[in-house]
Amino acid sequence: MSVPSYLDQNAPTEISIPHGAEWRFEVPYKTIMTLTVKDGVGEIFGTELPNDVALRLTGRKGAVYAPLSSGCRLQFETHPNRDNINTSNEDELVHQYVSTDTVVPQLANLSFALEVVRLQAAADRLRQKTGPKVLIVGNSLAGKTAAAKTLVSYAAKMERVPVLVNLDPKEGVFSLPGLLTATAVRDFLDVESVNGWGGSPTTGATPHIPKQPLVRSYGFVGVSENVELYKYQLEQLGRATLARLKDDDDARVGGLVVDTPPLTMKDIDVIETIVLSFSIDLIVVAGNDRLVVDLGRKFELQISQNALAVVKISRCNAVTEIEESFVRKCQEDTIREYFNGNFRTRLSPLKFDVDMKTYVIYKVARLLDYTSQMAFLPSGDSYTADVEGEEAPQKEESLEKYFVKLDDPNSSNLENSIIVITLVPVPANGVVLPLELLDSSVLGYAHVLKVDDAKQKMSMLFPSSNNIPRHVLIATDIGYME
Ligand SMILES: Nc1ncnc2c1ncn2[C@@H]1O[C@H](COP(=O)(O)OP(=O)(O)OP(=O)(O)O)[C@@H](O)[C@H]1O
Repeated sequence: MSVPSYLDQNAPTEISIPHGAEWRFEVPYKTIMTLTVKDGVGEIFGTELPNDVALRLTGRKGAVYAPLSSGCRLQFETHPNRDNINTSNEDELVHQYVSTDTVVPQLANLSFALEVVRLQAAADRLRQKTGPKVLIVGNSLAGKTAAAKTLVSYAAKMERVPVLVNLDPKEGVFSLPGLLTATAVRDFLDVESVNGWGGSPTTGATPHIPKQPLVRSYGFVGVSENVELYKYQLEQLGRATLARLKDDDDARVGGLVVDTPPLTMKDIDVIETIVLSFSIDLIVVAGNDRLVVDLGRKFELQISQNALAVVKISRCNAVTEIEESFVRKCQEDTIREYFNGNFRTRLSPLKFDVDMKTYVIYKVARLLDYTSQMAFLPSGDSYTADVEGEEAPQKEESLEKYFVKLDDPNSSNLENSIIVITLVPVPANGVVLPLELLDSSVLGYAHVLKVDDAKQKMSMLFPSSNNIPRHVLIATDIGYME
């Protein structure tokens, strides 16, 4: 591994990456790096970079890998990012070095093995055999998302259409943070976009095929905030995704790649829910030997029936720590990109003023909220039985476990938040059926800019020219300030 170097700003620098090595970079938000491949082939997480085209990256950690014997020669230069000049806790220097310690060859081998399964699926249309359904798990910063990007990109390069499932709510993948998504990926990823996946369909005309995800709203960035709502929504997404594989032959053959938040054995109920909901047949563990063994024991029966396999890839050692402020900035930029577009395509979302009195507004419930509410219910109530673990009520009947109704919607509980516009019309009697709300599809997401408490009016940005209909709204815990 070469010694990290800090660069002079602005001076164009050439880098030669030997075959099988990667050039790692960390670009702060205060800096824009332009990167041009001059010779050979370079890939960022499986996406091949065009030669002689300057790519613009900011606020990114990543690596260019050289897959061919010709290696890769690239040039980069840096400039101040005037939009982010005041980002705190950062210097403006790019940190970069070449390393031969890379997991890409393991992922390339795995991709070939997955392609064999896809070939079998393609040949077996009659029995509707699906391509591989891969779940990636592991500790924090183990390289799970990088592995998901690489597997998806390699599959797309082989002209497959894998469905990328993002179950990590702190990332907004083709969408906003707080949402769980499943997206058929038909072409290369947009490495210049905020998080290296690509914009959402709202991001307007792009050189990439627009990606239209299936979406379930969770509403928090952390799984522990309401693990019951998280599991409910991922089950729903699993159902919709498997139905999509039935309807779309390309996606059926392409199979699934499921990216997750950091999960270990203490989250086994979540892992189990994912395995069941998405009919997972391969679990890839990023760098955690113990987890490989424990999952092997847990799923012993499925493994003995050849319904499931567990394999390990090395942990990515490139990044060991990411500051909370860096993660938050990435989330904010993802939200900004959703509503306003990016440096290539500017969007002009419309501003709507709505009368809050005519809407019914719920808010996603913290599980803590739920349990504390339950303590005040009279004994004998079915909710109390649930808490005590006796006869559990029907999940879908206990809406309070997932959402709480805002009896007094106001600036303190709504301003600067992202709000879900459901497909459930406001009922005449004001009574919302729990199942209807829980299972409702989503019309869109709006950003609450301002709440006028005196006038009971709310100003919202909505990336569509259609008026915001009088539907039930769900306020998320995702905050954002323009
Ligand atoms: N080979 C690499 N070289 C440089 N940076 C990398 C490399 N692989 C991943 N990274 C960066 O390291 C960070 C963590 O990687 P990644 O997001 O893949 O891990 P993760 O396990 O999904 O993390 P999380 O704990 O957030 O789920 C990201 O910023 C990613 O871009």
